[in-house]
Amino acid sequence: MPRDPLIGIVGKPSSGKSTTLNSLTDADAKVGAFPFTTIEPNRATGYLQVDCACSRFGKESLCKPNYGWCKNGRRFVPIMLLDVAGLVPGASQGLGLGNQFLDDLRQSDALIHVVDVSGTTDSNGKATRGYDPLQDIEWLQDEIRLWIEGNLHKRWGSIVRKHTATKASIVDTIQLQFGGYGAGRKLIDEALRNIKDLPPLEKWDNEWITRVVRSFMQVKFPTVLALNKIDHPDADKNVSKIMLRYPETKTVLTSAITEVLLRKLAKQKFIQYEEGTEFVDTYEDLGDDCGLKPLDEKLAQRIETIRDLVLYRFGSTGVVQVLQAAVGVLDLIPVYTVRNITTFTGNSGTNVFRDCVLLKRGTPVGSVARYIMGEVTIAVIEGVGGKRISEDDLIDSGKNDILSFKIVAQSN
Ligand SMILES: Nc1nc2c(ncn2[C@@H]2O[C@H](COP(=O)(O)OP(=O)(O)OP(=O)(O)O)[C@@H](O)[C@H]2O)c(=O)[nH]1
Repeated sequence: MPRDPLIGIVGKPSSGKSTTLNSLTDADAKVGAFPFTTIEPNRATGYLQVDCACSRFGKESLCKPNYGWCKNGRRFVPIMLLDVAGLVPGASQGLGLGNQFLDDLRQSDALIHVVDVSGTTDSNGKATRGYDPLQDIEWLQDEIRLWIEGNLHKRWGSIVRKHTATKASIVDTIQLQFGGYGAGRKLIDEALRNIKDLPPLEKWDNEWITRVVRSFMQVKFPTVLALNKIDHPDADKNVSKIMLRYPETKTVLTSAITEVLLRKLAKQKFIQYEEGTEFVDTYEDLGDDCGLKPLDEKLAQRIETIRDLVLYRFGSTGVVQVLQAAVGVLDLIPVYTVRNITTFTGNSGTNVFRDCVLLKRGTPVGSVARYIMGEVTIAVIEGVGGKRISEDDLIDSGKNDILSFKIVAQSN
């Protein structure tokens, strides 16, 4: 049974990891508790914004999720985030917090790498000017790779001997080695298939091992770059450099500090702010009955600067989008399970689409049932319009993503 997705936030000290995490997890008072089994100090619930199924049927006013919330058809789905602290150059050799970060890392399904593009902090997070953040992307990937490679090299002789003696397949042998990183057979098979002309395992030299590890990292730790501190004047040139160097990597421009400030001002009723957008309104914009407090001159100037430097230039602070991008690289989509496929309600009451889970596009509908309910015998699966759906049908956005399961009752 797959577990709930977990997004790891990585980056050097002072790149803005905590600020990014805070800006994503500062939940609304309406939010219900989320049933994650273990809540650890470095984990927090973020909220992914999606278009809710209720908006497809004009049922926005009846939508009341069990977890997260829905506002005018825009749903905020809880998702677990993990602050992976302690990644510094040399961490795989024990520097900084040493290998502690690696345990966090292995639990992550995708990574958000927060990169300080202002160039005002060096690779260890110390204040400087004109630092080239391209280096951070390189050393961070290298640290992860060296950690995995180091573990392989330690045992390589016996790995090859056993592989040859048991005539095992490469996938089986590598799965035995990479299983500890939380990688299943399918994922390892994909990583190996992505490598051209892969020779038999006993012929792998250091270069081939590096290639295998790189390919494994791409599927096990798909990464989104959060190019943070875009509000800084030196950010522009660094952003262009990174985008040119990594055209294939998903990048999102962020100003986490601006998001934290806007959410705080909204809570204090100084502004109206729609998270993830460029729209900020003040008392001066909306007039007497808006319920906002008037701004003093200093605060008004601050909002103007935020609009000019971040919101109007980049369209948003980017943090909402960075979470969407991380979920996007995992190809997760929201799937809604309902009791009543005609009204979309749960057991009782009139509220619709109470339950929503994030699952990989292309998951068979039968696996969705088992993911939610455990090992059960399914009598019937229905989709929109009461249409019968087979266990082998696959979920996709807008297709087989609203489901009702009828279970065979257990005897005794
Ligand atoms: N200008 C600017 N500063 C930011 C931004 N995000 C974070 N900062 C500042 O950068 C500094 C470091 O931010 P943190 O969020 O503590 O960084 P961190 O990566 O969690 O650092 P460690 O806890 O040391 O690992 C703080 O002074 C933040 O206020 C941003 O978007 N723009």
